[in-house]
Amino acid sequence: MERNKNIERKCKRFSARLKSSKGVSCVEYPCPNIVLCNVGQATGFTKEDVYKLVEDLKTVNIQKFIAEKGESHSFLVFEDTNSAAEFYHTSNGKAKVRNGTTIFMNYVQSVPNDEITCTDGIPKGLSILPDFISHDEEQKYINLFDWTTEANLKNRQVKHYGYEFRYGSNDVDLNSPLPESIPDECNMLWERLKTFGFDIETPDQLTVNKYCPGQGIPSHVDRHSPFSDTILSLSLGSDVVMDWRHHSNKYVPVVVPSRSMLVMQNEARYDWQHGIQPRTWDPVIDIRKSSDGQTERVITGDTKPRDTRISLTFRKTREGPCQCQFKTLCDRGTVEGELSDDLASHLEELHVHQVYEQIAGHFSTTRHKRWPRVDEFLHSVSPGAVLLDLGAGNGKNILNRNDILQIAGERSSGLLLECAGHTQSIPGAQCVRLDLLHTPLRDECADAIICIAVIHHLSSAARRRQAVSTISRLLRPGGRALITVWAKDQSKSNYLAQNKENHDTNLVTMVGGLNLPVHENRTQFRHSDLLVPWKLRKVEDKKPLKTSDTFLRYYHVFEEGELVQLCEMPHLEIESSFYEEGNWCVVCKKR
Ligand SMILES: O=C(O)CCC(=O)C(=O)O
Ligand SMILES: [Fe+2]
Repeated sequence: MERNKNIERKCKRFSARLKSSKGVSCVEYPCPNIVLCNVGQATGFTKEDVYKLVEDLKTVNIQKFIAEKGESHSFLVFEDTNSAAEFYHTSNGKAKVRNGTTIFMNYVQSVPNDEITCTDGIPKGLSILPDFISHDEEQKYINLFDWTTEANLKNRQVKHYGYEFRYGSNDVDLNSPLPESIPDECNMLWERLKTFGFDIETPDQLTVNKYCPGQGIPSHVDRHSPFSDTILSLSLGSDVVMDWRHHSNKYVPVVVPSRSMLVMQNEARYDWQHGIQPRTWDPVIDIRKSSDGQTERVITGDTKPRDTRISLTFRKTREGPCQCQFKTLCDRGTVEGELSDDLASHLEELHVHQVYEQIAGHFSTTRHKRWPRVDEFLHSVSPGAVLLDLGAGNGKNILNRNDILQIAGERSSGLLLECAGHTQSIPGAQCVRLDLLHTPLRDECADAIICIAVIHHLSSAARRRQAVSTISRLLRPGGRALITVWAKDQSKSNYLAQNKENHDTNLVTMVGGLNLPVHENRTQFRHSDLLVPWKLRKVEDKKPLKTSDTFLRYYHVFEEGELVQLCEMPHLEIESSFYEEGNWCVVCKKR
């Protein structure tokens, strides 16, 4: 009796907490819906755990389990009140989950709607031909490839035939065909496609992807210029949900069944991105008709486990430029003029922030020395001053001085960790996570600021100007700043390798149709906006590099005088400008 009272008290407390912090209304009378108050997605509680709980309750039928992201409560919908009541009486305050937690529950009036309705139509030019091959044929194709080697991409294993697909530039080198062309066993596929009305150019490049459950492929468009109009994907081993996204924000999740042939042409080929989320399961997708007769895809709360999936992506390499009508994702021409803020921040997210997160550890091992003029500036800061290092990286510019307050601000969490390690023994040094364009710091809080090798990662003049204006805002009147950026002219630096030619030729296409050249490291810059490769070497590992270890960082390299011009602002007085080690530098003072 005492025990039941305790349970009741606990449930009441949970009920009040759920009401006040989550708006969930528990009720005192039995109904088909139950909230599990203390287990949910955030506590690692899964659908399998639910089924374990009700395994022995023969008359209990669950309709749905709903666990919202990040929540430590979850919901159960039973077929009827009797089922719910039986579960409640046998399990409330008694049943335990894997980690020993006792579950407490309450009835609830309603549960959150966990269905998502997608009203956008399937991309034009996308065809999925189910049962394109038989089970026997599927097995033969699976056996055609030897998968004894280990995964060679971060998220999956790949093999190439005809031409190697180069992941750095997302293209092929037509001058270096592979010794193995597409296996002859695939020829019957083109014949069979004819019977479905697809008379296509015979593919000459094949990428075989093997995805274990939990693996996927990031959203992308297969580049226009290296490959022609039709791309095929034959699925083996497992169904999967492929997500299709259009730049107008349309989103369509599509089930791609095993043994199907997917044909991508027209809009689907050129104007949509496709990808597969790295998950061990896929949502069950219902296709329904809405009240006005439109087809809708409903992502239900139900899921289905994935098996290992192998896909054969067939492409035909292109001769001549892409002639498509779909400019946004086309890499045929370049975008001229200033980037929009959206596009610029998207570019920086992909080619600055995400890259630094991936390379932080290795990058930090290559950054120790302070440049002489930076050192000189830092030593000139008076005792008692507040010094901000904006974009501090691994903190190499934080001095071992205990007579000033040094604040290292860095956006990359990986670098911030390196920075925290480096500065922990320095009294008066603090690390904070911040974005140069969104600093939460008060106006005029700093006596001195350094911003070393940061502004060249901003991809529009407006954003670079905004960065300098932030520096001006943060300086107190009379305070000084040192700003440095990479110079386009590297002739007076140690950067250039002797006799190395520049081949900045591989254009990488970004979302929005922007083309950027990939720089050949250690050569003179020929472009102002470009992608600079970073070859990631894990410190402990001396294995040869793979193309997947190359990350591309965006840079805007500065012409002579460009930084001075950028710093010409009403409240800034330029004290000096100079060139050091391949960088343009400005020292300015707040008026
Ligand atoms: O696995 C698939 O079906 C798609 C693969 C893909 O999109 C690609 O390799 O470009
Ligand atoms: Fe693709």
